[in-house]
Amino acid sequence: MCKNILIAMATSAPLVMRLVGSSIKIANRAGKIIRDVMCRGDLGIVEKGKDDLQTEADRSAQRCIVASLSKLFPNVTIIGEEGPSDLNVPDDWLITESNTDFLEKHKCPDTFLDLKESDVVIWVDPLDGTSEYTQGFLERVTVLIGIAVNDRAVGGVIHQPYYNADSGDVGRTIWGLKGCGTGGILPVKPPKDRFLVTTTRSHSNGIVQSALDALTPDEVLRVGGAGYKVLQLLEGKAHAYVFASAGCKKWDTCAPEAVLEANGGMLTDMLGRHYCYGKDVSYPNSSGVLGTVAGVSHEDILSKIPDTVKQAMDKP
Ligand SMILES: Nc1ncnc2c1ncn2[C@@H]1O[C@H](COP(=O)(O)O)[C@@H](O)[C@H]1OP(=O)(O)O
Ligand SMILES: [Mg+2]
Ligand SMILES: [Mg+2]
Ligand SMILES: [Mg+2]
Repeated sequence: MCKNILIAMATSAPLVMRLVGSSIKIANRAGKIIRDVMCRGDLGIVEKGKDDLQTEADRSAQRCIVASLSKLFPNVTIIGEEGPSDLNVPDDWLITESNTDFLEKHKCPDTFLDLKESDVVIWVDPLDGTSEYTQGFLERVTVLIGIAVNDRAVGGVIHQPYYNADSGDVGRTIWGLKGCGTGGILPVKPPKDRFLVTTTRSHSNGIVQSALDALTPDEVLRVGGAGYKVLQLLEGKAHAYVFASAGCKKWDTCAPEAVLEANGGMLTDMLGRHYCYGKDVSYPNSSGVLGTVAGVSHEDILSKIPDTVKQAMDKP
């Protein structure tokens, strides 16, 4: 398609399509920033709390994402994990283009045709899996940009900056939009003869373990990162993501929830309730995370979670 038509499409497409198309490009740029910080070698680690680190990569990737999104969409509410950022960024961190392949090949779902910027909240996790990043589990690091409308997670991107790290074509970006589908990945169904669960590597406790035990899985995968665990579901490596604890926050689950649900799965708290993602909600996902891939019954898994575990979850 000729360049002028592509530029026109990038500026005139419906808002939700421009949000997803721009987020794909911006997350890619943030991923490059994350790799560059690692290459330079000085991670600039700050301890925000117990088991809770921040690095220069988290800070810089957030500045790139928030500066780019707020310039393109000035009336959208943007909430980033690392708090208010200095938006005065180098020119090459300001991404103005959109992913034209996405805009060209996909039609805006009717439900979003009248969407206004003021209806949208974007939840940004500039680097999900910070502890894996500092410990060298780089494949598990993701950049998460989640788009919420009317309190619900409806779209988003999960960018994996170290996917295929040994190839010349490092990184991949998975997008999802409710009513439109997913892209950037060819989802694989999990095996029929085994039941596989993915959960936290570094934030476990007795309650987390009793939820896992009650499901009697054939195997438990313990890996860091909310984005990475949802990718494992889409790759057929696990049937369910089970984390019966507080710890994750809205920016950890908004994009993963939207991507998983755009693909026919479901992501809720441990009581089966969807989290709300409006601009005034509290950040913690205090009643845990339960994600299931398309074809796996969310209800069945919920029914096996003991009442003691459900009672231990805080109110959302
Ligand atoms: N107790 C916690 N403190 C801080 N962040 C947490 C905590 N539990 C979970 N998270 C966030 O949720 C993600 C998924 O959790 P887990 O790896 O335990 O499954 C983590 O990578 C981290 O995101 P982030 O790395 O962006 O700070
Ligand atoms: Mg963090
Ligand atoms: Mg996170
Ligand atoms: Mg983070």
